[in-house]
Amino acid sequence: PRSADVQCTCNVTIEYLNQAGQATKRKVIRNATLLLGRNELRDILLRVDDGKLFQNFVLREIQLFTRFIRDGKSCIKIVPDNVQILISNCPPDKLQVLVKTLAIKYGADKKSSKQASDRTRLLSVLPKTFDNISPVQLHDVKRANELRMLQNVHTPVSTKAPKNRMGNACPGRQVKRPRTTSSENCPVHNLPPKAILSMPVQRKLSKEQSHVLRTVLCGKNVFFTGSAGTGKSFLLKRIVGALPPKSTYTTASTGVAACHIGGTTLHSFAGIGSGKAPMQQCVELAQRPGVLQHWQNCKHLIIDEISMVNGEFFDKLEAVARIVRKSIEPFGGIQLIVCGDFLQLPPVIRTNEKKTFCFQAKSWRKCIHLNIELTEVRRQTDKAFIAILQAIRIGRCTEEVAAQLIKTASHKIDQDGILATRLCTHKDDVELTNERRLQHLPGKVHTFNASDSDPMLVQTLNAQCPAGQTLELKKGAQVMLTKNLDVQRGMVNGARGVVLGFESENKALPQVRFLCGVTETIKPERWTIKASSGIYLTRQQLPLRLAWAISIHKSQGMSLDCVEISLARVFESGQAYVALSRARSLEGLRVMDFDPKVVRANPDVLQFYSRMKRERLFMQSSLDDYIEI
Ligand SMILES: Nc1ncnc2c1ncn2[C@@H]1O[C@H](COP(=O)(O)OP(=O)(O)OP(=O)(O)O)[C@@H](O)[C@H]1O
Ligand SMILES: [Mg+2]
Repeated sequence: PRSADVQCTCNVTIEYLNQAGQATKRKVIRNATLLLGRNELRDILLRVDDGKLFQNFVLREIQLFTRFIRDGKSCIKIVPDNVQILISNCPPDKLQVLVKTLAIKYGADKKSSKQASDRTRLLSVLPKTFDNISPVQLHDVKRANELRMLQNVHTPVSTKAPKNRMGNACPGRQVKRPRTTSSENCPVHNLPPKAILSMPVQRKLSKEQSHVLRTVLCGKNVFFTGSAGTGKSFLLKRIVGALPPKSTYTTASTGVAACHIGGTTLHSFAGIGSGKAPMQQCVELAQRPGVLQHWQNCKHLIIDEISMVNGEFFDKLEAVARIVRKSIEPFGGIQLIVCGDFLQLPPVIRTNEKKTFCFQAKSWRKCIHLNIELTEVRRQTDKAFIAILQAIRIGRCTEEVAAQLIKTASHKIDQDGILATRLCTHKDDVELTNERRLQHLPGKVHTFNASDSDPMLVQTLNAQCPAGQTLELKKGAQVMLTKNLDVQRGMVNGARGVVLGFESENKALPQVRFLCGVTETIKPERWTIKASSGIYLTRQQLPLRLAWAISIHKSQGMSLDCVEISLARVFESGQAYVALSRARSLEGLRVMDFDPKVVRANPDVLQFYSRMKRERLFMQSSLDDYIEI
């Protein structure tokens, strides 16, 4: 990161503690700026600036609490001064850079010859200075990790969290440097190994993605759209990381889509059920304790997969927002950041219900300031395949396109015992296929039960977590990863593999060979989801699911390595496009029974998109005229 990045704006509470660890004095600063620097003796400094005055803290011996960085919270305890600095409501990506920089620089400084001795400090007559800390270099990371390894052998890890003024443990776990103690007191085999330190690697946003991020950070209400795989959800995650967490609510139309971006469903945020009740009743529902808080705290509402949100529901939300927030502004003044592709799946409705898209909602135009289209497809790289998908998206299936897709029926995409995943139009087909295929495999069933933080809320977890409560596997089972484990090595959400066997130790974890060539023992992972009441639920389970088949509706938003599609029972416009666009390449795709008739784009949506394009061109040309004048 550039040094400008090692700073963030957040709420800060400075607590001065007594010997018993209780706060005797507290100072709360809202919208403080935190900045890392170095003084004239090369000590690391943390500057807390409230806009008028600043205070520098020397970080010579600290404990760092990092568990809730994704929630924008952290805590730095300055041991010799008995002071702790509690950070909250910080944009998570910024906080991560600040905390990691601090952890690495601090780790690398330890016992460094460059560190001033106590004598030098006492005798120093140098004027006091503050220089912004320099970006983390590879050698800092290396040195910090070498010292960490040494400590792994010599020191225990304290798991005690610091106490705040209420005597409650701070929201964090100590993960960084404990003070040195005698190795006799701490048998090496009891020590949890310390994680290797590294700087977060963020993949670069494209020019058009950066433009959207900037527009969002300017406070505009934005709808951004684009074909499947243009990185809409990827960008949404970055937007979430750049906004203050206390007032940002991340949602999506379906549980699966919500999980991709680490949020909840729009319905559970809103708390008005299906929204079909009369207005007064919806308002009462939204004013229930727990729900009202969301509506009042929310300043930025993020919605992914907007194509599946019903327009009438959107209008209801808009009206409820105004009433509950006592505001006459559209959506009660909440900034909307909405994305999706209306040419993918439409809202799921009951029979007799009217289907309306969100862009047909009465309040859509006054709520959305800007429509932006992402045009660069990132999921696929093959230009010919991208062109086929673009044609399918708008319902144009020429003979040539049809011929190309029919040809895929003979594709041999099964490799190394990894079979293609079948995308099904109907849910019952999926369950039946997976159950039957597993049953037919010889060998012992290995059952893995999830460990949930609240077993009473299993249904919520099942609905929002990509990992099921029980997972049954056998040797030879076709599986798919449900979490990004290592993006660099191709171990990403949707990566396909086959179970080679099980470890012989007591947990008998599965060994999986993936299409990307990696073979790995898969260990349980943890998912944290926010329930509608605002509490956090966690599930620990293997990040795997059976992958002989999945439904097209559940596949929306995913990227898949090898897919087989049967489109005979397609029942929605956009459904064939969603299925086909999951594949990363034409070689990884097999369409069993392609019939151009199943390719349908909704005419209203097509009209909406062409109007959007016209308006953009009009705006562009008037801008060009203006520049010429
Ligand atoms: N700037 C980027 N750098 C690297 N990879 C990217 C970038 N943007 C997107 N990707 C990758 O492209 C793929 C598709 O992205 P993503 O799933 O966000 O697309 P999407 O527009 O949400 O698609 P869908 O409409 O199907 O939900 C993902 O594997 C994602 O990691
Ligand atoms: Mg997406």
